[in-house]
Amino acid sequence: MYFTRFSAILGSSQSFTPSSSPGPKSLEARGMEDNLPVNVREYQELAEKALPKMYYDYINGGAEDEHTLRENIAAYGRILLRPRVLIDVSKINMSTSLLGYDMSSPIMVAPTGAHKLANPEGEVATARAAAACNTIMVLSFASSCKIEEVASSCNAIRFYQLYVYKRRDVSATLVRRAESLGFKAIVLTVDTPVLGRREADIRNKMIFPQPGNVVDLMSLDNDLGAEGGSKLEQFARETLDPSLSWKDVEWLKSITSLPILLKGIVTAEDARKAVEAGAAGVIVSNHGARQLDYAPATISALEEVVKAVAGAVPVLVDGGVRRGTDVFKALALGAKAVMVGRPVFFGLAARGEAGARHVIEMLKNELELAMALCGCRSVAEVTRAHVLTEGDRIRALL
Ligand SMILES: Cc1cc2nc3c(=O)[nH]c(=O)nc-3n(C[C@H](O)[C@H](O)[C@H](O)COP(=O)(O)O)c2cc1C
Ligand SMILES: CCCCC(=O)C(=O)O
Repeated sequence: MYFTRFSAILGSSQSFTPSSSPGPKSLEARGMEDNLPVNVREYQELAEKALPKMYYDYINGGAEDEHTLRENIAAYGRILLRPRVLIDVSKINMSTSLLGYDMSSPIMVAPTGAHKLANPEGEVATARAAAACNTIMVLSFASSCKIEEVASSCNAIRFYQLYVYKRRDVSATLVRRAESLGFKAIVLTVDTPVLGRREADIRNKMIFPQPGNVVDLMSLDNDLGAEGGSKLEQFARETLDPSLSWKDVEWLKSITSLPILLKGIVTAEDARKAVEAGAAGVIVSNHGARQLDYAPATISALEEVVKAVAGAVPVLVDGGVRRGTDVFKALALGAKAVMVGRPVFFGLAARGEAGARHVIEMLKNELELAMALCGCRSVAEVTRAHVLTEGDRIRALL
């Protein structure tokens, strides 16, 4: 259905050129093929046209007044770049590594649930896109596809995102399955003891398909939605364990030998606790502004967390990354890598695997350009001195 709508938008001749075919690929990589989107915003526009409103609103929306949703993006706009010139930038190396795993750039795929809402291939398509870009995908606990399907879809480094359910056995089973299927780390989401209030989903009476992995492991109330409102909210109320606390990090460590990253930290206090608790990494995230409205924009919280962690473990950030310059700013403020959520989802909705891949490639190309124009030849050369934050400007006035 989505493809039909999409061809109506692009014209039937605009099918994706597989990467194996020579000529057109390089044009596409530079976004110069006729009618292909040239930036994330254009992918978002195509996704909005391609998707039923209920699904687009679910993906795009945030919590309550959507203040944090706007801020996640706006705060990047308030950070300026301080380019250095007359540096030989004929060779740019964007590669980096996380927990010992190499990536072609510091741009990873954030865990987002229910990819079949965007494309019938679901997370299998996203995983292939991430693999083609040599980057790490974090597979959502709420994925449409089963974890085994994604694991066998392509050879890639993958992390597994975990929600802790009231039914601990369900969460534990999936952690063990992830471990045996070769996932390299567990990303424990800590900002969702209960679901945020997403008013578009309430208004649309959002129908949330039961995640592929959960269907066989537990029986859920088939009548979800009978009271009206968001079925996702009812699903979350039925499943998520709101008693989740720091001691459960110990529990998780007792059932897996995989490194554990904590996703959803925005304060120095919690960052320090995460390190004390033995986290292998901290992800500065406000869940794409879908949980607590008026939480800080993640790029504004990043430096506080980086300072608190003091190099003990890598710090990642997600939320609002829409440009290569955003990635550059995050690196300058101390992130090891960024994760992108909605942009990849929009690419998937607009053009399936090819779209998800193109979104990651565009962001990579934009990062490469930002690095060249700032005089940075490697990610290690991107420093705090390359950005000017609001805080810097205020301090300069004092
Ligand atoms: C549609 C959607 C579904 C999401 N599902 C999950 C999820 O299952 N688990 C999770 O930890 N985070 C989830 N997130 C949050 C993302 O991992 C990430 O924090 C966020 O999307 C980053 O912001 P961005 O979309 O502006 O890049 C979801 C976000 C979106 C937009
Ligand atoms: C139980 C929540 C599943 C998906 C999710 O995390 C989101 O929509 O933000």
